[in-house]
Amino acid sequence: MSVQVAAKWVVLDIEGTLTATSQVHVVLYDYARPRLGPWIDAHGDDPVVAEAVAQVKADAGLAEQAGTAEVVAVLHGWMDADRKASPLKTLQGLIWADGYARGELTTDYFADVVPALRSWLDRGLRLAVFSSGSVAGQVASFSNTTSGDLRGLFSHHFDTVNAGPKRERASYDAIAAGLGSAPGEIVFFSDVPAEVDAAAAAGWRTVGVARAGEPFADADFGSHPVVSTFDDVELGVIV
Ligand SMILES: CSCCC(=O)C(=O)COP(=O)(O)O
Ligand SMILES: [Mg+2]
Repeated sequence: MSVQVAAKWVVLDIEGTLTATSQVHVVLYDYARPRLGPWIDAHGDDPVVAEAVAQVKADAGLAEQAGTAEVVAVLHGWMDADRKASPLKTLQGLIWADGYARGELTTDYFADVVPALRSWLDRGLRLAVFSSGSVAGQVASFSNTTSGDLRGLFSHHFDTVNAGPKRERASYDAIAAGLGSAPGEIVFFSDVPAEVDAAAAAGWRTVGVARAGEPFADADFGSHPVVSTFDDVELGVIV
């Protein structure tokens, strides 16, 4: 059944919405896992890395003088538990950006995604991303895809650092302010019910994405409209 919604802005989750969860949990996590320690040791003078490492130690209750191996053990544990902790996402994003720049990583989207995004843009909608993946990781992931360089499709990128946690209403308030848009003019697509709940609490329009074979395929989205593919979305433009 198709879902009809009108908006000015389309804000998109990545994992489970644009890409298969395996693209993140298998391809990207497996790429980052063995590179975290070497990256931390090679970039200890980078303030972004130093801040992320300090945050990991603080969050995990490690001593300030803890070594890289202890920090990496925490990071691996968070990855195993799929804990979307900001310092982990920061470090992963740096490693992935390097991997995409080297041509060692390529993003593969669900078949309906790129045609839908292009058609929404053609109709006058504007696109933004809100993902737990860091902005650096997001931008890099759009740079080298099976459909080419898609970075130009998106006007804004938001993550847990510049917006906040995805399950909190305040993050969606901050994004609406960043877009300079009324909340009712923004539609958010996500595979996670708690995320669309938070967006709706902020006054956004929402669409749950329950794709076959994905972890949230059978999730209860309550009163949110739900699609299993973007082919089932009819997006109108608010002028
Ligand atoms: C290249 S961005 C990687 C996405 C990521 O790390 C992640 O955790 C995805 O979470 P999302 O909020 O998009 O479901
Ligand atoms: Mg998701």
